[in-house]
Amino acid sequence: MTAEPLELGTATLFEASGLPCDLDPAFRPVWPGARVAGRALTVQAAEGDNLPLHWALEEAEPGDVLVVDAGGARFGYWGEVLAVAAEARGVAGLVIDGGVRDTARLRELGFPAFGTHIAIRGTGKRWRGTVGAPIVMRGRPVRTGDLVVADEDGIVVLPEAVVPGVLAAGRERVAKEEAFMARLREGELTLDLYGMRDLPELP
Ligand SMILES: O=C([O-])CC(=O)C(=O)O
Ligand SMILES: [Mg+2]
Repeated sequence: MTAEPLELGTATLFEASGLPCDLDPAFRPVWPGARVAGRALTVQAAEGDNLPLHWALEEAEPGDVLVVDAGGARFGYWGEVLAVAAEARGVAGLVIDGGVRDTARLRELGFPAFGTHIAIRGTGKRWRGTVGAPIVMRGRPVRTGDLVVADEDGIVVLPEAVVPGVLAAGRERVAKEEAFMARLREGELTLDLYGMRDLPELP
């Protein structure tokens, strides 16, 4: 269920979906090569407070990706300790609109984390937040149970119901591009393959 989306990659999944399923490009992997796919478990946190992340680890199922709205605040909401706890419970990764720290250790652990900042400033533990309720990540709604796929190009979030169709369309797209690339290697031009020579000029 998660190998194929990773193999197709976020750019292909986005194009194949025909949906506004991409998260803001401000979300970046905190170490090069990080990638993850899994069921979203949504978390809402307050500015500078990571208590809901600790609660989320109790709720999480193996294979879940924590998707956290922390309002983009520049705090280190997540680091080595939480990653070790997450790995022990089979949590597959993290996407947070906020900061992450201990990034060298996360890379060594191989724990895939995506955030909008790397930040060393620690958090308080005063507001329990929500775990599992729908959230909005920089304008994109995310529900627990959605498929989240994150790689070096970006992040897509797909409602469960559309996943089989998007995977099928993604496979078709890859096959078509592979056929095109075989012809490009023979010297043909994208202008001809994509039929772009006779495009009408802007009036
Ligand atoms: O402790 C925290 O709140 C965040 C962190 O650095 C870790 O999990 O290692
Ligand atoms: Mg730490």
